[in-house]
Amino acid sequence: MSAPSPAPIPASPLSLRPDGPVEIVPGIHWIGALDPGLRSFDVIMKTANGTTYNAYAVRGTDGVAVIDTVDRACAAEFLARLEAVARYDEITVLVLNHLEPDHTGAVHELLRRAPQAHVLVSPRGMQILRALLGDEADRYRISAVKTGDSIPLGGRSLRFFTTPNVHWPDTQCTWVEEDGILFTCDLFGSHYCDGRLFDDLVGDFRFCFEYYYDRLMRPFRSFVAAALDLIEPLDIAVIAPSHGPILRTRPRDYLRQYRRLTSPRFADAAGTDRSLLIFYVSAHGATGQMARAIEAGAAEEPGVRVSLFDLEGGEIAPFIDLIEGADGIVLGTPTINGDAVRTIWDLLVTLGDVETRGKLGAAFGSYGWSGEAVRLVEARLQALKMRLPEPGLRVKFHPNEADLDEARAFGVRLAQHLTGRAQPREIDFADLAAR
Ligand SMILES: Cc1cc2nc3c(=O)[nH]c(=O)nc-3n(C[C@H](O)[C@H](O)[C@H](O)COP(=O)(O)O)c2cc1C
Repeated sequence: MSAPSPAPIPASPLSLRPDGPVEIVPGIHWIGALDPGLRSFDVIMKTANGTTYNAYAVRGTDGVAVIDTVDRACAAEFLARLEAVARYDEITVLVLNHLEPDHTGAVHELLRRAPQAHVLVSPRGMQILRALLGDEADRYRISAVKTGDSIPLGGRSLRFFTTPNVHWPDTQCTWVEEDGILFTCDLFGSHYCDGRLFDDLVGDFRFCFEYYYDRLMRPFRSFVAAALDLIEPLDIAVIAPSHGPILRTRPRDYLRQYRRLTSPRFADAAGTDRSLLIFYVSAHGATGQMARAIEAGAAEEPGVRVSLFDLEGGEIAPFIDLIEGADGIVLGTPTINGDAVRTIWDLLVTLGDVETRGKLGAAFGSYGWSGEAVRLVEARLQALKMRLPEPGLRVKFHPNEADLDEARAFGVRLAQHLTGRAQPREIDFADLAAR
């Protein structure tokens, strides 16, 4: 990597761009970078007004801690801001809350200039950091920190909270108790670029905050909820994320907003009924007949609320909230040209946007001769780490009375797997593949 030299921060079309570091409280500065031109992030998100890469410098009487860096393209901007608040030989600690490239693009260069810095990452971050630094890793002092660990800076200390899988395995938060500032990395982030930085000064970024949660955090809902459990007891004055506005106005509101977002929108309020969703597509009605028989069977089980949807009559996006709150998802598709139909694949792809791990899954469908679709759907459900307690149900062409009885019994058993009245059994996928 060629060494970016610290250069004056280039002139920007954004009149609101800060020239240097921005003080959050005396001794703690934002030293990140602005990227107003970014329009697509991580392939999975669009951004209408760019993003910021937020990095921070925390000064104590015994040294300076740098928290995260920036994207490699912005390394010079970051180093220039850092140099305005600290000398390299004052840096005693480099905390990397998350090792994705947009936060570690200046790590090599910073460590070359401040080789004495003690690099602190989460236990899961160690492996990623070693991969990032390669042979250079042995030159530096690197340690893993976990919840409860803290490191003094003199007059201030850094405390760590391991908050894995929000959205990478390595994620953690860093807490400066003396100032009530929580550095949350991607948690509470937004892709919103406004050089005024603070939530009370920037434009209206509420859409970006929720959109960011939706695209990045939602597939890890239960991990986000576990992270909230850890940080909610803190007396937080400022939430300092790694993208977008720094949140200093009623920070508890943002915690509450995340709580709301992590709570399934259509979860059963009373918590009594288990929700089973059946989605199907049917060209000639055979898979539809099976779907209705499965629905009727499942509806016999008390305590299970069964809903049936013909996907030909609906778009997929509106179902996503329902799916997030459901306990079981059953998919029906005929085999067409050796495959499941596209609409079902679209739904299967969309399932990756929410947390499906551990939900009940099952597949069924009519076929004519080869019948691959059910097995393909099951493989995808399994890859989503769903629980498949029943082998999929297939019927050749239109179901007869016996087939419909079997479909009905299939529905009963699926519902009983939700209420706990059926014995769980493991599917032999090798056997399924041979079908
Ligand atoms: C265009 C087309 C392609 C098909 N390709 C296959 C196939 O590759 N393998 C198979 O087992 N059946 C195939 N079938 C047969 C259907 O799976 C069968 O007719 C089934 O009963 C349709 O179910 P449905 O009424 O729910 O649409 C095909 C049917 C059509 C119309």
